[in-house]
Amino acid sequence: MAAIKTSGLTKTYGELTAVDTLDLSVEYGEVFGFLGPNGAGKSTTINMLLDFARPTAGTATVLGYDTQAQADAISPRVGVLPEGFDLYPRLSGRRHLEFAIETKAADDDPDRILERVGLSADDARRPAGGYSKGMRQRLATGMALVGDPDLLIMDEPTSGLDPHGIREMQSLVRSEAERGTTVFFSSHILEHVEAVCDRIGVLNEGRLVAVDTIDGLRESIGGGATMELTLADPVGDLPDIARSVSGISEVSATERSLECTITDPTAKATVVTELDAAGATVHDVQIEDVSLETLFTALTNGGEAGDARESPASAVATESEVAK
Ligand SMILES: Nc1ncnc2c1ncn2[C@@H]1O[C@H](COP(=O)(O)OP(=O)(O)OP(=O)(O)O)[C@@H](O)[C@H]1O
Repeated sequence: MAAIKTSGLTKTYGELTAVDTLDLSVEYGEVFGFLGPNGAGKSTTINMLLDFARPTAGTATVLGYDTQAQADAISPRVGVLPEGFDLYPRLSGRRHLEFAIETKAADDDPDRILERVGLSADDARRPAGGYSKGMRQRLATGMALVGDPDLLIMDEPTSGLDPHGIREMQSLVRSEAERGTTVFFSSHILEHVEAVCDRIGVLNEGRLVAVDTIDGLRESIGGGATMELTLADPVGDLPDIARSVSGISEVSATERSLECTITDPTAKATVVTELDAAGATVHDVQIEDVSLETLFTALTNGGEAGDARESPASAVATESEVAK
């Protein structure tokens, strides 16, 4: 049974179809990245999974329970890091955690949770109103971990974190997964998804346009990785030998190097073996995969909204773009 399963899940707001006949299945124990440009429908999907929004059509189950009919069975087993959560400015971070523990009737040790999310005891004593964005994010993540949930739903969990905080968040997500927690991780920042997720689903304009591992997606859009081989001696007739290898679409040569475009990943080993058999000495091999940016531009048409929805100002972005 899947931890999350949706069938034909649809949400319309007037003329706008925010989520369009979504069929999605997330397995138990998986870290699943839910990726898409701004306005793709990620938060709307999460809201329907949590019964914060009612579907216009279709159904969804979370941990085997129907999201509409059995929402009360779902909420105690799910930890949620919502986008744009509210904190009580005058309450300390620690009090927030204690409150979450009481509300869930859990028996967590607040200090252990603070440590897991990287908030110091001093920080935890301060009113949350004075927290930086990253500290707020850590506290909200800690609150989501209360009660040792079977499923963690995180909407843009790296939002507001500095690079160190992002790495900590990624390792926290992985360690939760190792404890057996299923993690549903929504993001529009490609690198954050790649670093933690087993599989990703790409949502664009409310529709699921791909579900696969990142490697699988790279292959499905035609591979296109390049491989540069540095040779000990002049290339001679080696370009022709490389061209004859199945899975290599193009070969260009300089005096002592070959650059091959790979359409089948298995060609990488074959070409090295073939060159070696022809008497060549390969000094170095460098492989460059299709960039994540290329991948997601291909999947989301650059994030351009093709319908009447308010145009998202930013498409799916790479981290470097976000930093600009
Ligand atoms: N309550 C609402 N009323 C009307 N339109 C809505 C409502 N909630 C969402 N929408 C619209 O539905 C579409 C999907 O929005 P949603 O917030 O789900 O996208 P998202 O992928 O989470 O985007 P982001 O990455 O910017 O958070 C957008 O066009 C949004 O304006």
